[in-house]
Amino acid sequence: MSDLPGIVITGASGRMGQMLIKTVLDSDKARLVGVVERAGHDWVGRDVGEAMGGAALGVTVTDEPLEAFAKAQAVIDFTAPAATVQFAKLAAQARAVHVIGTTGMTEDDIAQLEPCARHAVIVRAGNMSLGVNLLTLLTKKVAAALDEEFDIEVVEYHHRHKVDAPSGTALMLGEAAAEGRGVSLTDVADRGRDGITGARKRGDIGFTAIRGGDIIGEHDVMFACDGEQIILRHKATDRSLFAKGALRAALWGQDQKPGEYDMLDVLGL
Ligand SMILES: NC(=O)C1=CN([C@@H]2O[C@H](COP(=O)(O)OP(=O)(O)OC[C@H]3O[C@@H](n4cnc5c(N)ncnc54)[C@H](OP(=O)(O)O)[C@@H]3O)[C@@H](O)[C@H]2O)C=CC1
Ligand SMILES: O=C(O)C1=N[C@H](C(=O)O)C[C@H](O)C1
Repeated sequence: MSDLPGIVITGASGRMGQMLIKTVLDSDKARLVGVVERAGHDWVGRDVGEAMGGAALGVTVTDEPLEAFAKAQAVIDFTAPAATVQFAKLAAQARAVHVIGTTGMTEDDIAQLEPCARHAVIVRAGNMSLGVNLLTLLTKKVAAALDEEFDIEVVEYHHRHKVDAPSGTALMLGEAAAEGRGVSLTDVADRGRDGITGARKRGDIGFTAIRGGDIIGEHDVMFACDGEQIILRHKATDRSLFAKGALRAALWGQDQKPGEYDMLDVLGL
């Protein structure tokens, strides 16, 4: 039996679930010890390698998360808010590191993570890439350097299947911009323009969500004033970027005390 950290992937059949499984299998720093799907899913009870259309891997898809988490050192979870809140409670019970990539969580969902983080490490980020996390720091810096003559707009572009808006990344960038300006994002966010909206309010941070085709994830932060615009941009061209970041977080979490962390902690930025 290898002593590499054992990883469980939830939402195994999803776009990120399958990418995460491949990433763990390709890694020489971790081993795949379980995969979870929801009860009634046709992958449950099948070998995950075969379910993904390849050779058997000796790991059976289960709909019993606690049983799977109990055998693991970390759970990597890119699913949906309701599922993630439940998984957090079970990961805490199993004392497994819980890496959360799920976006679209409400404040109430996030508040429910707090008691779980007293027992286990939680690493949560709306984007697990180095580039985006660096971009949050640049955004904060630029926002701090410019006054409200510059309107801040966050534009995000994603594939047609994405169910939440603004994206988790757009909200991270909006938070960074608000922090740079020394304001609360809740007070200045303008998240949905339609109809006779009136003129733009000075100091607002606007969000626009584009959905189409197979766009993996692109984000612009625009600072626009009369006569000039500055645009900071990140473009993801491969989902494996997020999976590699999540696995890095799962391994980093092995040496941390229980608590809530983000990718800036993991990356040391
Ligand atoms: N932080 C980051 O870096 C990134 C975050 N994401 C986020 O990850 C999440 C997943 O994205 P993606 O893989 O594209 O989405 P998919 O829809 O492809 O996959 C979601 C998976 O979660 C499962 N799931 C949903 N609800 C539940 C539930 N209640 N119980 C158990 N399983 C559930 C789905 O199962 P079923 O098919 O049966 O519904 C599916 O397998 C999104 O929130 C997305 O924004 C994505 C990329 C990067
Ligand atoms: O749903 C996606 O695909 C993505 N979601 C994350 C987000 O909401 O920001 C990260 C990435 O952009 C892909």
